[in-house]
Amino acid sequence: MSMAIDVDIHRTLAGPHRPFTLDVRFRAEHARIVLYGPSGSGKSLTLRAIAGLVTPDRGRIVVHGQTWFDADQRICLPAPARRVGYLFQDYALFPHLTVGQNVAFGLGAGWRNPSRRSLPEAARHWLEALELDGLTDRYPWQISGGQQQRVALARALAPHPQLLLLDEPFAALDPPLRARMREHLLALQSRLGLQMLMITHDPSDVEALGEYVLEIRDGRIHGDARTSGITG
Ligand SMILES: Nc1ncnc2c1ncn2[C@@H]1O[C@H](COP(=O)(O)OP(=O)(O)OP(=O)(O)O)[C@@H](O)[C@H]1O
Repeated sequence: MSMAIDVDIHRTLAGPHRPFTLDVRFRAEHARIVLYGPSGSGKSLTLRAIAGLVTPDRGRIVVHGQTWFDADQRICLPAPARRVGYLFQDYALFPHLTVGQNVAFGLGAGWRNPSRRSLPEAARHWLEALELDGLTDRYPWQISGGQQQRVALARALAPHPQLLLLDEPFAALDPPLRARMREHLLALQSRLGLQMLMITHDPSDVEALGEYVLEIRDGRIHGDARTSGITG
């Protein structure tokens, strides 16, 4: 199966002072793709467009040979049909659901209101894989930031996404924890053979996880950040 991600999208947004134009074009086939750029450069918009949460004005998005978006052909796959896992910057865990229920929620329709008692087997599997099995009955506010992130990862991975999208996954963690979580994610990614696309403004993320690095500035891609010397 082709691992290629082909993105060519255009979108103009009205801003408070001047309009922001997103004009992003890239093709990547690597397992670990990092989109690196400063705040306000268009990273989140790009990630959301790939996930189907933002609709571009023009262009196409083709992932693994499947057209997810094509303005000319009027194709726009709804977000759930794109089979991506999305890890939000603040993890977006449900505060009224336990750790186990949060992970079960990722499994979709049948588990939208999972009971505390009978977690599906797949949820148990991911709780174990991320070393959360001792925390199943806790609520998000009863666990640490690093543990919350693992719950969010387990929830995103449970439905077997073909692509994992990560929005600044370490920004909310204490600096000492970041290095450990980067290693954890790297190990998980290679064990699962998962393809991921991460957005970040942190050069340490680029160094630790960037197999293929794209730099974005002011809504445009400026080539491979490694070859242009961004990471020193
Ligand atoms: N819904 C929206 N309406 C109007 N402008 C928007 C909208 N969403 C984002 N923008 C603007 O688009 C630009 C890019 O935003 P985006 O969130 O993609 O940046 P980013 O690189 O992810 O930054 P950060 O790291 O701060 O999240 C910003 O100038 C932002 O103000």
